Amino acid sequence: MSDALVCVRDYELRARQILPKSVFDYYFSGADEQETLRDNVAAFKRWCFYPRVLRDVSSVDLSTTVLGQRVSLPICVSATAMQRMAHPDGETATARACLSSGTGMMLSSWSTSSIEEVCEAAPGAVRWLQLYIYKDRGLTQSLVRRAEDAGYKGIFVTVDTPYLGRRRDDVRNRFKLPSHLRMANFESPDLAFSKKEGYGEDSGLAVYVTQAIDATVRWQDIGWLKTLTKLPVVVKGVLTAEDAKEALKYGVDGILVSNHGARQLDGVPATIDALPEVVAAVAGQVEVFMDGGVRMGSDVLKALALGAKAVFIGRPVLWALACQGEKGVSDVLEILREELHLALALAGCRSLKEVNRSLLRRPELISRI
Ligand SMILES: Cc1cc2nc3c(=O)[nH]c(=O)nc-3n(C[C@H](O)[C@H](O)[C@H](O)COP(=O)(O)O)c2cc1C
Ligand SMILES: CCCCCCC(=O)C(=O)O
Repeated sequence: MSDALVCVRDYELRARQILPKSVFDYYFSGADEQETLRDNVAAFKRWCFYPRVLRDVSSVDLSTTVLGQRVSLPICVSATAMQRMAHPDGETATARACLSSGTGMMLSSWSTSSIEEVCEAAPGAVRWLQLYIYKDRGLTQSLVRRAEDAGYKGIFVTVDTPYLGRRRDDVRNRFKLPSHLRMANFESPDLAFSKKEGYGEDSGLAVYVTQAIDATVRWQDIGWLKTLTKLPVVVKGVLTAEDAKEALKYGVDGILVSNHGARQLDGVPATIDALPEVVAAVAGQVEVFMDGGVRMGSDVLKALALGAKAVFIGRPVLWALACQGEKGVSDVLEILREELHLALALAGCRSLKEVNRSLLRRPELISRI
């Protein structure tokens, strides 16, 4: 059998063979029983296409804009921490691949390449910074300033992580950042394993998050963040119409429907299922994006049909980096581009403007009507 890498799943299987077990487990894991982890992928299959035919699809345009920036396809890269565990070039390889594919990259503030290194590696690329609100507001503000100075085009503030979700394999593996790597945007924190209050042990990451991240954060703090910068601010981690409406009240420029790759509260809906109610609540006032479980071009088409302006991918980039560094990430983006192009043509759409809700139905819901 050929060992060619032809789809995202091939990269995942290869990455599992290549990466040290504790690193693969950290990247792969969801929280607790991983119910939502499975559902993020499975939920896409519950939506069926109802394609149109005979529409001259000899030419298909995949380009769009994200927060005012032109991208050649509606698939951008989400923030994933510590990419140098997957490949020595880490986030700089991802940035170069995004630049050559004409798409945007969200850099985790817990990256192993700094805000400035990523800028130097791919000048001119569309980059956004993912931000947490730290107990230390001076630190939070300095990250925003550094992103502005380095030409980043927006801030994605993660709102689903007052504490880190419990990923059991990280506890079992006593996971920690390998000693030759550092959190490049900060003085390296001590990520040692710690004894938990009350029972057992906790991953060094979870302990660090508890120490550093401000669990008192409220919607007013998004208002504060908006006063710090003229860059667009997107809230990352909204799953309900109620929170989408709060976000609008505080003047956000976009909403990323996300459950953090199912790594925070287990038992929340798959993001593709949460997307329609957020899109309805937002009613076109700001751009809505989604991430979680996107593994194929047809998944992207489903998300766009349900109202996402673009999707973001997390783990597929880590698998690609592990397999082939920058080339791997470029190839995965090209595979997804080709799959999306074909899906659009087979659905009878010549551009993203022609994609709408009428393309999709839920057969099990229809049969009950
Ligand atoms: C290994 C890993 C690290 C992540 N690190 C961050 C992070 O630093 N900040 C953040 O906001 N989200 C983080 N996320 C969540 C992603 O930004 C994204 O929401 C998620 O991976 C999308 O799901 P997918 O992996 O199924 O594509 C991480 C996810 C993974 C898998
Ligand atoms: C000390 C850094 C904690 C990294 C956690 C990154 C993250 O969000 C994740 O899901 O993992």
